[in-house]
Amino acid sequence: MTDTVQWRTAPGEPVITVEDLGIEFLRGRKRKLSLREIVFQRTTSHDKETFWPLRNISFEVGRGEAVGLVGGNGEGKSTLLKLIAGTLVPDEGKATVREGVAPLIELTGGFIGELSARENIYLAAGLHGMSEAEIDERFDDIVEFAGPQVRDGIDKPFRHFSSGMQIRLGFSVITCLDEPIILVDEVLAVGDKGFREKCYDRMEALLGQGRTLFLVSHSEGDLKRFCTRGLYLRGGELVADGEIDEVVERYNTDIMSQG
Ligand SMILES: Nc1ncnc2c1ncn2[C@@H]1O[C@H](COP(=O)(O)OP(=O)(O)OP(=O)(O)O)[C@@H](O)[C@H]1O
Repeated sequence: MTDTVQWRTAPGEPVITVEDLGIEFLRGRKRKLSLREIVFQRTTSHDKETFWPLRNISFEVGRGEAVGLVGGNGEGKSTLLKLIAGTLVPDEGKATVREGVAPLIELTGGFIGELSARENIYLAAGLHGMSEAEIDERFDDIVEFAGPQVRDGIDKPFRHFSSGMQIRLGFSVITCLDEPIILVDEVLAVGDKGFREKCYDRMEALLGQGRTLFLVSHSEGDLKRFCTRGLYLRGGELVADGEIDEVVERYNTDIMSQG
């Protein structure tokens, strides 16, 4: 894998600065509306009920840091990654991201189901600033890394891919980009063992190039293998920011006591 990353920041300058970040979501309806409510009362108090999955979140990430994001289900990890990737806009505070971001947040990698895998590769890489000639050059590597099932289905609509094939293609494309920041949300769990090993090697190579990694995972092994620093989200707040082993231990203690 060649190192073609182009940096905008100077060494030592933070690549991400998050200041008092918060986002408010509409809570889903708690129950089905009755026919009477639908007919006579078009909006109900349930429609406007909101909550803050994240609030008052502040931290900085330096170039080349590998950060593991931990927290129980629904504690805002994916939401934070989306705020960093810029696919969600905060209601309070801000996230300043000084380098390009390659996100693999949704299982489908943001790919379009109706387009073929081939078309999605050109679209995704093009959106990250690669020219057609550059994509042509990397195309075979991307497909080879994704594996034979993906290669055989390269001209099939992406929506016909199994979830494992989708993740293979998504991970391959995202990690072939030249973006200095990589966001990976719980995708390693989906691939089979052989593919996971390839992903681990690739992540090690990316970190070796000095890229910055944000990893969301419920696997303690993966977090400790790749990350040196941990951020722990609970109840909408950042309750711990420190050395990965300590943060994971604190998280484990909390979840064991909650049951
Ligand atoms: N677009 C949305 N509108 C309303 N609520 C949302 C939206 N997206 C997420 N949520 C809610 O926000 C909260 C945080 O969700 P998020 O997906 O960030 O959690 P998570 O920590 O990544 O969870 P998991 O570990 O289960 O993947 C959850 O309560 C979720 O149901």
